Amino acid sequence: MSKTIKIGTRDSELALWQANTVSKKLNDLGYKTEIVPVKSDGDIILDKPLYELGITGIFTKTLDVAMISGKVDIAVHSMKDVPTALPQGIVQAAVLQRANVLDLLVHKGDTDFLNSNGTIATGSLRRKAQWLNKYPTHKVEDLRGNVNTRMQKLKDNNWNGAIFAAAGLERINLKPSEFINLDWMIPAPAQGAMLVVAMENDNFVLDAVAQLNDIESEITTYIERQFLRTLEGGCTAPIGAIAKYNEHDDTLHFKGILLSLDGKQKFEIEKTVPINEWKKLGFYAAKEILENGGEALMKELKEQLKK
Ligand SMILES: NCc1[nH]cc(CCC(=O)O)c1CC(=O)O
Repeated sequence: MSKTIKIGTRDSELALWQANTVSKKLNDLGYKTEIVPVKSDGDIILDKPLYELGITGIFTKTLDVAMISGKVDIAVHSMKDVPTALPQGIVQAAVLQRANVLDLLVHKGDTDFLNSNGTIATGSLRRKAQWLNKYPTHKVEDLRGNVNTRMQKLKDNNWNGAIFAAAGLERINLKPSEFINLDWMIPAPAQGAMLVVAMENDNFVLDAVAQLNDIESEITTYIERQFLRTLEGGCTAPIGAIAKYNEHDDTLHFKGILLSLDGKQKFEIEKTVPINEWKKLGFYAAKEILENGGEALMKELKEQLKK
């Protein structure tokens, strides 16, 4: 127990909250820790929509490098920001118990626009496509930056609202009184989950961190990321997925969605299976979409998003 576990994190308030949470849990188990904040390119380049940066993993790459070069022992991420393929040598060490998975719309007190014309803001292709699918007459403006920056930009602009992950706002006490739970919107794969990654040969650290793993969160995020991985092949597309375990009948309920950028085309899938079928659920759900028109849409999306 002598080694101090160095915890790499982005330096946003949310990322630091998440790293501190992992740090405290490790301290409670008797491990010594040290937080090492690292700036990531995703935080520095604020003027371009995320998808124009053309790669997934822009938030996690800097921390991967810090870990491979030995500056940190583990990294704490919002799991939805982590590409489905981890770099060589880096492994998933723990998925912490998942928080609120939903997206929510923060508004300014007046929700009449939901029944007419409105403008909302989001930088996420997934949120934009689902919003336009439901509200085809609305406008969607681009909104980038960390949670605090985005909340400030909402105040500074005359948009009717902006979409956030509930988990992010709740963690840093930024959830305002004026919001609507978007329970119809399918969240990002692994939304609301925190992931700890480590080096695959670092047994001391892997044993320590494994004690933070929540098996139900590990399984549901595995299913959602398998769905994403089977559909995407490396590009950022409007894809949502949510798996839920039902303890009453020992089943898994899965919903997945793939849309065109303008939200006009939508492929949805919903499945309930016994728990012992978890391993391939995401794969089969994605295959079903691909075989029923999703493959052509994915090809189109790859062309549109290629930069
Ligand atoms: N893309 C940024 C990001 N990455 C993780 C969270 C919040 C925590 C989570 O969703 O797990 C957020 C903020 C948001 O989407 O509003």
